[in-house]
Amino acid sequence: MTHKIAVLPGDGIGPEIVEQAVRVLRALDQPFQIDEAKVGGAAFDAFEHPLPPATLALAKASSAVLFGAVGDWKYDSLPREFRPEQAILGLRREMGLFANFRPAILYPELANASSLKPEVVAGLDILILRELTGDIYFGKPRGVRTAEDGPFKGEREGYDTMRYAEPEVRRIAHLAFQAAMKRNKRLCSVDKANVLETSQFWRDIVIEVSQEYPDVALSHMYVDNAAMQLVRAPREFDVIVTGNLFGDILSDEASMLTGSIGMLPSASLNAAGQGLYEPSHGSAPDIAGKNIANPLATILSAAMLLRYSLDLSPLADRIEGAVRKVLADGLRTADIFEDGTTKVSTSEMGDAVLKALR
Ligand SMILES: NC(=O)C1=CN([C@@H]2O[C@H](COP(=O)(O)OP(=O)(O)OC[C@H]3O[C@@H](n4cnc5c(N)ncnc54)[C@H](O)[C@@H]3O)[C@@H](O)[C@H]2O)C=CC1
Ligand SMILES: CC(C)CC(=O)C(=O)O
Ligand SMILES: [Mg+2]
Repeated sequence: MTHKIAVLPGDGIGPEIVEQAVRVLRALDQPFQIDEAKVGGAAFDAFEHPLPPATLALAKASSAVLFGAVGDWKYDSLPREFRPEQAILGLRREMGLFANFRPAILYPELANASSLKPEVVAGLDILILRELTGDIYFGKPRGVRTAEDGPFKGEREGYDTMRYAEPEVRRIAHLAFQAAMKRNKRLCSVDKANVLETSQFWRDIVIEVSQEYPDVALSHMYVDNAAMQLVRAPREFDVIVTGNLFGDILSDEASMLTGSIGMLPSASLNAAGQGLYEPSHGSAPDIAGKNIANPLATILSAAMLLRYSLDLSPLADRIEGAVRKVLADGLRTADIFEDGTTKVSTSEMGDAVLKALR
C-alpha cells in the first residue's frame, strides 16, 4: 500500500530540518508518495497567502503531514490573516487536529545538556497532551476596540476570548486517560481554575470523565505551580493534559529538560487518526540558513508519523534507535554540544542518522 505523505517545510530552519527527516523516510525504502508544498511565509511570497488552497488540499488528502515551522520577523507587520503562523493554526483548525502529543524524554547521553542537574532529570519521560484547536488561540470575539467600561473607558483595548466547549474538553480528557493507562497511570490536569471560569469548567469535566478510568490517579495543578514543578521535580509527572495556551508554554519549558527544544517532537491528531507531525519549536530565524539547527526533533516527529498515522511502529523504532546511536556516538549539533562530544552540522547529523539506520 502506498502511503501519501505531505511535506510542508515552511520558513526559517524549516526546510533545513525537514530535508533531513525526508532523507530518513526515503532511506526506509517504503512505497511512500511524498509530495511537497509551500506553507507560511514561503507560500505568502509565492501565492500571497500563508496557507494556499492547494497546500491545504494536499494536506487533507494525505495520510499524514510532515511539517517544519513557519514564521519570520519580516512578516510580523502583515495583517494577521496573512501572517505565516496562520498557516499552522489554519491546518490545525481545518483538519481538526485537536490532540497534540509532546513527549519530553531525556536521552541518557544528554543528561548534561539539560538545564537541570542530572540527578533531577535522569530518566525523565513525560507526555504533555495539549488541546490544540480551542482556547484563547481560536476564541472569538477578538480584536482591538474602544473600551466601553472600566477604568480605561474610552481608551483603545486589545481583547481575546478564552473558551472551551464541553465536547472539546471531554475528547481530550478521554485521550489523556487512555494515554495514562498505557503508561504509569498518573494524569495531571493543568489549569488556572482559581481564577478562570474556563479552567473551572475544564476541571469539572475532567473530573467527570475520570469516573470512567478508576485505575488512573488524577491530580490537578494550577499552571503557575506546574511551571515551577516542571523545573523542581519533573519526574513527578507522567501524563500532563492541558489547554492550548498553557500547553504551548509548558511544552517549551519541558523541552529544555531534554537538553534542547531541538529534541522535542510532536504529533497532532484528529478524530480520524490523520496526523500532522512537527518539531515543537518554531522557525528559529536567528539560526536559519546556517546549517546548524538540530534536526532530531523533526526526525523524531517522522518516527511518530510512522507509528501513529501509518501503523509502522517497527520503522519508528528503527529511527528512534538510530537517534539513540548517534547520540551515544557523541555527535551533537550546537544546541546540545558539550566538551568531549563532536559538534556536527544539521546535514551531518542527518548523514549520521541515515548511517545508523542500517
Ligand atoms: N509551529 C510553528 O510553526 C511555530 C512557529 N513559531 C514561529 O517561529 C518564529 C520564531 O519564534 P521564536 O519565539 O524565536 O521560537 P523558536 O522556537 O523558533 O526559537 C526559540 C529559540 O530556540 C532555538 N531553536 C529552535 N529550534 C531549534 C533547533 N531545531 N535547533 C537549535 N536551536 C533551535 C532558536 O534558535 C531560538 O534561539 C516566530 O515567527 C514564531 O511565530 C513559533 C513556534 C511554533
Ligand atoms: C503559531 C504558534 C501557535 C505555534 C506554537 O507556538 C506551537 O504550536 O507550539
Ligand atoms: Mg509553541
